[in-house]
Amino acid sequence: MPLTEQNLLEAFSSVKDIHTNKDLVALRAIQNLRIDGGQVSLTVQMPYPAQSLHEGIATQLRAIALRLGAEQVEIDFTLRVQAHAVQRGVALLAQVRNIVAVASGKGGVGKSTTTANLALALAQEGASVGVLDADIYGPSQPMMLGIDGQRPHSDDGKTMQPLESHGVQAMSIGFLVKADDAMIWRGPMAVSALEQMLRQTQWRDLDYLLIDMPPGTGDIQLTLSQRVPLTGAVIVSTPQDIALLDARKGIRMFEKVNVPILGLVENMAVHVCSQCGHAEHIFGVDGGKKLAAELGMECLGSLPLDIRIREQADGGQPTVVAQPDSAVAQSYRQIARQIAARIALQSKDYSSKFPTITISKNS
Ligand SMILES: Nc1ncnc2c1ncn2[C@@H]1O[C@H](COP(=O)(O)OP(=O)(O)OP(=O)(O)O)[C@@H](O)[C@H]1O
Repeated sequence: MPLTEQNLLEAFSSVKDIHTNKDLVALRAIQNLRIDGGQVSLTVQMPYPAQSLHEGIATQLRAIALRLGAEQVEIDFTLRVQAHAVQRGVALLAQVRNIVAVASGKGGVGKSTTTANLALALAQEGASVGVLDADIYGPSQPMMLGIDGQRPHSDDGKTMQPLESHGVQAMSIGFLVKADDAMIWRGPMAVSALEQMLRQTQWRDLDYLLIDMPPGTGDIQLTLSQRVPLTGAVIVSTPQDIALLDARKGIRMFEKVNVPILGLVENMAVHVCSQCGHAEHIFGVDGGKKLAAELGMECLGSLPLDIRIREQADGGQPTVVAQPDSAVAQSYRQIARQIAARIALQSKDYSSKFPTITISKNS
């Protein structure tokens, strides 16, 4: 078979992306394909951040090109994350392409720890990422990201600059009000404060903004999920029966306001003894997977109950940063890629391509 663009593309279509389950040609990932004598060069434009997969993809593409007669193959990678559709009638934020709510039906299941690690994992995979800590009952992102006690800076008295930590932009209700004050806010007040915090932060060109939602499924959570332009939601749950029951409520809440659920993260699924390495299912086996299957959604992955996850998050260096090569960090990155890939498969946002139509009462 001669070395032509068409033959190369045909052969490249055998390379599947493991997270979207589509081949690279169908994903329109192969760009700038050039043949110059025996030299082949191309760019792989990924629709979601997946730096840890680049080497594997390049190896497969290179082998194909060499088999077709190329002598030298040059491959580079780029990332293009697009904005995706949100609830009808909710305006997008100019500087943020996709907002993802990380929610739990119940407190204490590890939602904040998961949010921090997933945000850092997305950044490690190459995305531009922000975290908005909307957990008025216990804002813990400043501590987990190691920026406790700092305050955001404002240039104009109206908007705020996000703080930055480990390459991730962050804003927290904990930076702005005393812990006890936010806790007793009534619903409308909390929603209004959180919405202002979201819209008045000068996010800098984000592919993804993760929102650490207040735990539960009350009025505040429901109104936030209606008013914040969400590409999707991720539910965190422990495999405990009661937590799963609450997760179900969370899922229903997002369904009610037409926010797609991207999947379920099962936290504290297995206890691994730090002394002997013995794994024990203290809350029952595969609860998250069973619930996900029952509700027809994806279980994005499971994380063990591991004392290092707690200690590292408490110390301002979540596991993904503290031990990037550990199995736990790899699980977080795998889940992060899975979330981003699911977003990439959702319908795009076209609202920015249309003019805004204003109807005046006087005409
Ligand atoms: N996989 C894990 N292994 C060990 N400890 C964990 C794990 N996930 C979370 N934790 C710990 O459990 C506690 C609760 O976690 P976290 O604050 O993330 O939960 P949350 O659901 O956000 O809680 P809240 O609803 O109060 O905001 C923290 O001390 C955290 O360090």
